[in-house]
Amino acid sequence: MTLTAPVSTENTPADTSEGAGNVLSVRNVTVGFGSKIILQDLDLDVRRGEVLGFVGGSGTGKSVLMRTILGLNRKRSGSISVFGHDLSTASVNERKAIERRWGVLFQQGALFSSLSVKQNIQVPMREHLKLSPQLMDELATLKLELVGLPQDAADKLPSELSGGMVKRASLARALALDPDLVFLDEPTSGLDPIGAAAFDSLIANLSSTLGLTVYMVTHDLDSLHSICDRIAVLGKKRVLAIGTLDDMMKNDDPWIEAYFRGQRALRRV
Ligand SMILES: Nc1ncnc2c1ncn2[C@@H]1O[C@H](COP(=O)(O)OP(=O)(O)OP(=O)(O)O)[C@@H](O)[C@H]1O
Repeated sequence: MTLTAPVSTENTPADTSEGAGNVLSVRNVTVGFGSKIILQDLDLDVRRGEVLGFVGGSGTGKSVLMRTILGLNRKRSGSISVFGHDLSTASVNERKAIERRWGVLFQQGALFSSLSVKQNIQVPMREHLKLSPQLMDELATLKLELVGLPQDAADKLPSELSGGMVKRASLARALALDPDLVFLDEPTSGLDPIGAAAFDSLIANLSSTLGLTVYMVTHDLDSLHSICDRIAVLGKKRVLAIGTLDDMMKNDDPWIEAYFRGQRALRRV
C-alpha cells in the first residue's frame, strides 16, 4: 500500500540548493507592523530532515516569523528561500509548486468547523490536485491511519473530536500532499502530558519514516528534549542562538539559561 499521492511533478521547481543541505534559508529578514519592528535582520537555516524546535518568550515573534515564511505576513526586507527557491522572485506557478511541498499545522488546529475530518484532509488535495472523489477518499483514509486516528473519525465534525484528535486531524491535513517540510505551531499545547508525549512520538516517527523536515514552534520542554535535533531561540528580534540541546545548556544568555536551566527546567529531571 503506497502512502504517496500521485502528485504530478509538472511545474514543480527542482531543488537548486544542491549540497547546501538546507530546505529553508532566511536571510536578513525584517518584519514590522506600523512603527513596531518585530524581527530585524533575522537569519535562519533549517536543514533537510531535521526536527527544529523554535522557542522564545511570549510575543517575541515566533508566529510572525512562521507566517512570514508562509507568505501570510509581509516582510520589509531580506530574502526567504525554500527548497532553494527565493520566494519573492518565484512565479505564481513556482510558488504554488513550492506550497504543495509543505504542510502546516496552525495553533488550535484551524480546521474548518463545518467540514468533516475527511473533507478537511481533502482541502489541500482539492486546491492543488485533480483527483477523483474515490481516490481522495482512499488518500484521506491513509492519512487518518498515518496519524493514528480511527476510521470512524472521518465523518465527524471537528467539534465532535477531543483536543488530541483535533491535533491529529490537523496533522493529517498538513500531510495531505505528502510534504517534504511541515510547519507545526505549538502542536502539543493544550494536550495532557501523556497525549503530548504520544503526539511527540508520532512526529518523531513521521519525521524518520517519511524523511520529513519539521519546523516546530513550541513551549514544550519535553518536546525539545525528546524529539528536536536542534533548537533555535528567538529573542531581541533575531535568532539569538541555534544548536543542540547540549549547546543550549552551555549558553549563558540570561533568557536561555533561565529557560533551559531554570526552576521549571530542573523540575523535569
Ligand atoms: N497582524 C499583526 N498586526 C500587528 N501586530 C502584530 C500582528 N501579528 C503579530 N503582531 C505582534 O507581533 C508580536 C509577536 O507576536 P507573535 O504572535 O509572533 O508572538 P509569539 O512569539 O508567537 O508569542 P506566543 O509564544 O505568545 O504565541 C506581538 O507583539 C504581536 O502583538
